[in-house]
Amino acid sequence: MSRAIEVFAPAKINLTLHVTGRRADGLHLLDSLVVFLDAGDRLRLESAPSFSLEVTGPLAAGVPVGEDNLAMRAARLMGGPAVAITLEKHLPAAAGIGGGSADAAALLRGLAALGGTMPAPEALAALGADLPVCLRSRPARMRGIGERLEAVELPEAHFVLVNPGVAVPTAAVFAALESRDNPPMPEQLPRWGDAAELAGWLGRMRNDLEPAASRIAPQIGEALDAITGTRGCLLARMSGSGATCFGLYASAAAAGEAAARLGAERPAWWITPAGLWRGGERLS
Ligand SMILES: C[C@](O)(CO)[C@H](O)COP(=O)(O)OP(=O)(O)OC[C@H]1O[C@@H](n2ccc(N)nc2=O)[C@H](O)[C@@H]1O
Ligand SMILES: Nc1ncnc2c1ncn2[C@@H]1O[C@H](COP(=O)(O)OP(=O)(O)OP(=O)(O)O)[C@@H](O)[C@H]1O
Repeated sequence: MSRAIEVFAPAKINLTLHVTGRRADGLHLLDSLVVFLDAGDRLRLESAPSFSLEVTGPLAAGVPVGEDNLAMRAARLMGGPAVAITLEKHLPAAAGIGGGSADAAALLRGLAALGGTMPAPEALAALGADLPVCLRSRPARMRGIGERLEAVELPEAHFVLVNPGVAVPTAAVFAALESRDNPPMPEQLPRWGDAAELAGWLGRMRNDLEPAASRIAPQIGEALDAITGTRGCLLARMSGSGATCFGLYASAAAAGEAAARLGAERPAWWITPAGLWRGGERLS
């Protein structure tokens, strides 16, 4: 019997991203508060004699269509059951919001639901530092190089994602860092009562990659200024290694209004409102 599953690959954003050191192998130690949004890519997996990949959707241009695609690499790593993969891209690539890692993680969740065996964590590391957190797709504090995860409770919060149309390679941003030994977040994270409290606390935290990424892509500064100027914006910050920036809002209405305003001002930018991703896949 042919089986099919649809899996969602939610966008990842780093509400904070502290770079706290560097390992002997050159990878950076992080302390990051990571959340997932209800904006994302969609994968359809359908039983087939062998693995294949088709990339569709509004942001498919430039995404690798062969063995280099992280979804395909994840499928090869897992080994089976074989499926025809249709990857519908809605998230920009090389944008600091998970992209490829989110797709790979969604592929693994889908194949597991179809009877596949999840590879060991050490094997998964080859798919990227963001893979473990994307596999959970739940709010988390992420430490080490991305492998140490703790669940975090978040209040209701709403976001606008803004990508000013420039791809920023992650490795180039890490390489351009001026300081690699910065303070972590406090050992004990607070319990935030609402979005305003969360934003107040986040304002005292950092994304340590933001200065380096902004030197590489000055459009990041423009995006942050534009977000900061929207009504109801509680915080504006870059996610991951950029160039996508996010605004934090207390309500879906405020985020929706800000996204509409920004879209009218900047028609060439990729802009979307989003809420927190609460999980749930669809089996068919
Ligand atoms: C910046 C973050 O997005 C924060 O969530 C991640 O740390 C990056 O995760 P990712 O995109 O899955 O990155 P990877 O594909 O593993 O790494 C890309 C490159 O970024 C650098 N890199 C990445 C993660 C890390 N902890 N230290 C690093 O120095 C390395 O040069 C690496 O070759
Ligand atoms: N499924 C995929 N979607 C997007 N890019 C992919 C995918 N598979 C491989 N890539 C390649 O990975 C590169 C990095 O893209 P990705 O969207 O993972 O961004 P990122 O900025 O590294 O994300 P983050 O740092 O937040 O994890 C792209 O330039 C692209 O060539």
